[in-house]
Amino acid sequence: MAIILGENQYGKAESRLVRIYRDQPRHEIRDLNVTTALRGAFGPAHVVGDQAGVLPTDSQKNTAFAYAKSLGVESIEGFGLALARHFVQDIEAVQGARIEVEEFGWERAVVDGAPHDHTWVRRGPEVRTAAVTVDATGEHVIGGLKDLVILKSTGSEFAGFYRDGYSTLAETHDRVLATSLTAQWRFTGVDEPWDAAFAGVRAVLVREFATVQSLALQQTLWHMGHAVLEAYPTLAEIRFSAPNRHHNLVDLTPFGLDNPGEVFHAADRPYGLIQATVTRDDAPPAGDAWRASAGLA
Ligand SMILES: O=c1[nH]c(=O)c2[nH]c(=O)[nH]c2[nH]1
Repeated sequence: MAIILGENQYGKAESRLVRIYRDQPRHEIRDLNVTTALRGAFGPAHVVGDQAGVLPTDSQKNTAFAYAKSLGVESIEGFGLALARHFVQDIEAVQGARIEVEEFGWERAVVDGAPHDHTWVRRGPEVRTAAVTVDATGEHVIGGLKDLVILKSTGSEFAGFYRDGYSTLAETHDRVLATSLTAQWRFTGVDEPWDAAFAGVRAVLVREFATVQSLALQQTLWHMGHAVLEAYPTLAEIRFSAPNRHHNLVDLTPFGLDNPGEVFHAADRPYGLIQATVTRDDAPPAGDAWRASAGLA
């Protein structure tokens, strides 16, 4: 019997990086949260404390800031690819790099009816995401978003479900449907119009949520994923995690009032959590595309 080192990776988590473009009177801003994780020949660092091959997490963080200056941040997917390729190609011990980037949106402030040149207001809780992996399995790019909070006030049903002795839920053919959506889509290529793809996929997701007569959140997610893959041939698959933000109709009969779908209690917990992947049956292998850096699950 021997005790051996298992899977490991290390990097700098959550470098908050803001890149301002100020070479025009109208400035531009990209506001990021960058996480790097390196994998490779790091056994000696763990087992005997030998740092010879270890690129410090501090240097990884510095690289992200330097690249933001010299390369700029055109898209978070492209930025992640540039960093991942650099670590794998230029640092000897590194065999794989995983770069995860979140982008916080800013909207131009409207001042006296006109968009302002250098003032912005944060745009909701929604975050754009990218996860890039470069290693022996290839180069993989996953785009995405999280915390897209979306609600429809009708066009949603939930009925005909299995009942057992513990079932109390009433069937409904008209309810509020709301979620805080996380979606991640895997590109087959590494040379995509990243920003246009993000805007396009997001628009399809919102359109399908709005227009599909929902029989369940599960069915809505299927339609959203199906429509995205139909519209974007360069996507292999899309994964969803969607908390069902229940809006429970309040019983107003004790007050002599009817309530035809007008007053709800927005419960924050517990929530149904619906998760699904929609994929092409001939999708190229994902390799390490989904191997995350937060936790080693
Ligand atoms: O869209 C839904 N899917 C479910 O699986 C479910 N379960 C539940 O209680 N409400 C809902 N709503």
